[in-house]
Amino acid sequence: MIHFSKMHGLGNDFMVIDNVTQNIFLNSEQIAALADRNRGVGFDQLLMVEPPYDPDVDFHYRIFNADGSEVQQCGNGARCFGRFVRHKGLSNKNQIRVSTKKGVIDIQLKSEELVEVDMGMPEFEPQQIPFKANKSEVTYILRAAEQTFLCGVLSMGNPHCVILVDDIATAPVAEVGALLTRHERFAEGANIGFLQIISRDHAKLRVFERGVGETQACGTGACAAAVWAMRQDKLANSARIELPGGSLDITWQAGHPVMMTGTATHVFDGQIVI
Ligand SMILES: N[C@H](CCC[C@H](N)C(=O)O)C(=O)O
Repeated sequence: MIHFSKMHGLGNDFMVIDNVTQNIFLNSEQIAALADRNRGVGFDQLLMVEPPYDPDVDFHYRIFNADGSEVQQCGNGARCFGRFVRHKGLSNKNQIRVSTKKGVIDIQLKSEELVEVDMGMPEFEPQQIPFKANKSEVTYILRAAEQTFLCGVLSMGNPHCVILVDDIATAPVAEVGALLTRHERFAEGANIGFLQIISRDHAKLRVFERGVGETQACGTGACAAAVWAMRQDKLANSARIELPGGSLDITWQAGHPVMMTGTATHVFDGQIVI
């Protein structure tokens, strides 16, 4: 029997498992079966909450995409994680430090509604993303299927490729997202963001997520898109990123971590035998 919570961050939805008081092991096929929206629980990502490996952090958390692949970071998941450990009484803190596959993040429960996450420093070095390039650039040229794309490429712990579009409503998210998410220059794949600048402090974004497809929101995608736009002075260093499922406030300046603030929603608790 697996006890879990169903949660979402702006419609990016999660199955969250407390593996502090439970001892659940799931392989990638079982995760993909649970992710199935017709035959399973249905989710974009599975979040496994575990005891800390390091005495300086409160918890470790593992993130799995709907296809069963384990990934390094999830921004909407981090906010839901913070809400979950309070909801379950696993922590009574308002400031929670958690390690993931790639780094440590700090989560601040700001109010009943809002959660702020220090998402760490963006990574621009191609080898660290990873991305095949001779040197680090603000903008790269990607060629695929006889098309040419100008894009920003960076990591928030997970790889992101961001493309500017004139109209988010008609952006070719499914077609170009599927084309680029497995581009041969991304050794570990990439999340593909489509960004429309509205004003100096407001942009719209849609994200084709690695291992999932288009989601209603992507926290690391919002961070990556905002950082790329701020590097080019297309956005001020504090901006609202509006995704189909809702908005996130992102603050960043060079040499500093990315701060992301938004909601995290508990939907229901459940149990399932697998
Ligand atoms: N699909 C992402 C992981 C989830 C990221 C997203 N849900 C977020 O809120 O950051 C990847 O493969 O790197």
